[in-house]
Amino acid sequence: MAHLLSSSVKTLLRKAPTASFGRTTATRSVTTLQDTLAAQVPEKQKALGALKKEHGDHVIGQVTIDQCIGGARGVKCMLWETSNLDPEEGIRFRGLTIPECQAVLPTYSGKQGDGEPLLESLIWLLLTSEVPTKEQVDTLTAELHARAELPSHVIPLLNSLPKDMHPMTQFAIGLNACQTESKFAKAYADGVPKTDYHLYCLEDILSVFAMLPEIAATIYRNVYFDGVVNKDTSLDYSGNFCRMLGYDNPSFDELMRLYLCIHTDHEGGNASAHTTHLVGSTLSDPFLSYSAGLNALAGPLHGLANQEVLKWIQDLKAKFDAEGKAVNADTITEFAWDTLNAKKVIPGYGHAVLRKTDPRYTCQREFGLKHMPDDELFNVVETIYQVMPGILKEHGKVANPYPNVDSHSGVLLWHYGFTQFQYYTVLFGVSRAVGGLCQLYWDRALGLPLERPKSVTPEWLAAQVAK
Ligand SMILES: CC(=O)SCCNC(=O)CCNC(=O)[C@H](O)C(C)(C)COP(=O)(O)OP(=O)(O)OC[C@H]1O[C@@H](n2cnc3c(N)ncnc32)[C@H](O)[C@@H]1OP(=O)(O)O
Ligand SMILES: O=C([O-])CC(=O)C(=O)O
Repeated sequence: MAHLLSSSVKTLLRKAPTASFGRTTATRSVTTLQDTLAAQVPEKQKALGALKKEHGDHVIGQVTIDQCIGGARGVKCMLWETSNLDPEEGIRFRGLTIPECQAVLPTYSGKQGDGEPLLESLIWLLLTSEVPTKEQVDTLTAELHARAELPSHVIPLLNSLPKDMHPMTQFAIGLNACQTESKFAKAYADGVPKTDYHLYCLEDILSVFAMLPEIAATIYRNVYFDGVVNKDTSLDYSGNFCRMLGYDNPSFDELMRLYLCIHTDHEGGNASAHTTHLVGSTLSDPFLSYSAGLNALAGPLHGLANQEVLKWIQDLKAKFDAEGKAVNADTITEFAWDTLNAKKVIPGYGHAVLRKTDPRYTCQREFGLKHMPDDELFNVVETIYQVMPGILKEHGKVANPYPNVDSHSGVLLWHYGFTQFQYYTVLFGVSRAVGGLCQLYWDRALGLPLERPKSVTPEWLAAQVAK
């Protein structure tokens, strides 16, 4: 049927970047992110416009009552181009799996495949769908460092917050307070034409990426330490962030690079990305949109689950230490059944879309096997992985008995002495900005409208069945 498509629509069928495409791009001359996007926007606007005009009435699905009541699982009704999630395979960022990203995206040393990808390279990939060169990534690192200064009222505001306020609450407040710098909000107030919105949106999203580490680090240093944040802008985004948090260990820098890359994006339907997209669709600026996304991430069924996993493991250890018993497959099984019988969830297990072990879990496990094979908590997580799928299958309710990303992230941080697990979701929040906001750029570039699905009443649903 492809011969029935117009040439504009056919451009959408072009394949996403592949690992080999990535290798060939390494010799490209330096082009800025802004120039790369400027060249892409007209072509993409034309292609999507043609798809809508020529095939807008093409049916792509139907909705059942189950889906309407059940959180819209599987309903295909959102455009998201930066990543796609397959239930069996897991995430692909612009068509690349995590191992492919690790193979082709620029690393800190600059040698391909030598270490974890730089977050800046993932920003470039998600925004442009191109695998950047190290030189391009370096220009982006410099640009982010240059944009990182917080407005003068933000640190005093963060310093004034109660130390026992949850770090995620502080994080959302801190980012909201930076909204005074929004160029998008100012441009809108000044009446710029809607065709230019994406230019100001790009300004804002780069500033949000740049400002988040200092907000996050200030919260960490305030709540748990002396409030002092030291920077090292000779490093990349993640390395500098580690110094701001107070960690100076090359192996921890690599963990942070991996952590920040894998948490960026998980297609559009997850609660934090969807919230960012929804709020952004009202033309709230990127600062406000992503603050809203952070509030969604702060829920225990979503990003906060990584804190809950560590708490679950600590409670497990405390119980069996007190009873003089070892933590092993038997005691973990007992504790898991106690949790399930108390009608609570096992944090870090299950997923709304995935039906296999999350590849983000797998790559963190591989990091652990390489860097901390004898670590006590790493081995507890290994044992949980051996027994939990069987327990959840026997329990019989869970659609996916396998671990998700949150099941592994905490113990890797813990290994390096980063034990303040109430804070962990803030790290997730630094990363998720990248997925949510790279897509928000394209939302504005493609002129996507206000999101406003139709709700229905229970009476209306019953009437459909009666018909
Ligand atoms: C970054 C992320 O957001 S990844 C997810 C992080 N969240 C967690 O790890 C929390 C634990 N997991 C869960 O609560 C769920 O698996 C979710 C929220 C992730 C997905 O929810 P759903 O798509 O509704 O899952 P599913 O269809 O399997 O749910 C069916 C039933 O199994 C239960 N269930 C699902 N996962 C679990 C679990 N890990 N432990 C116990 N019960 C579970 C659900 O609560 C539901 O029970 P109910 O029928 O009494 O309401
Ligand atoms: O996809 C989801 O619903 C949850 C998730 O794993 C994420 O947002 O990273």
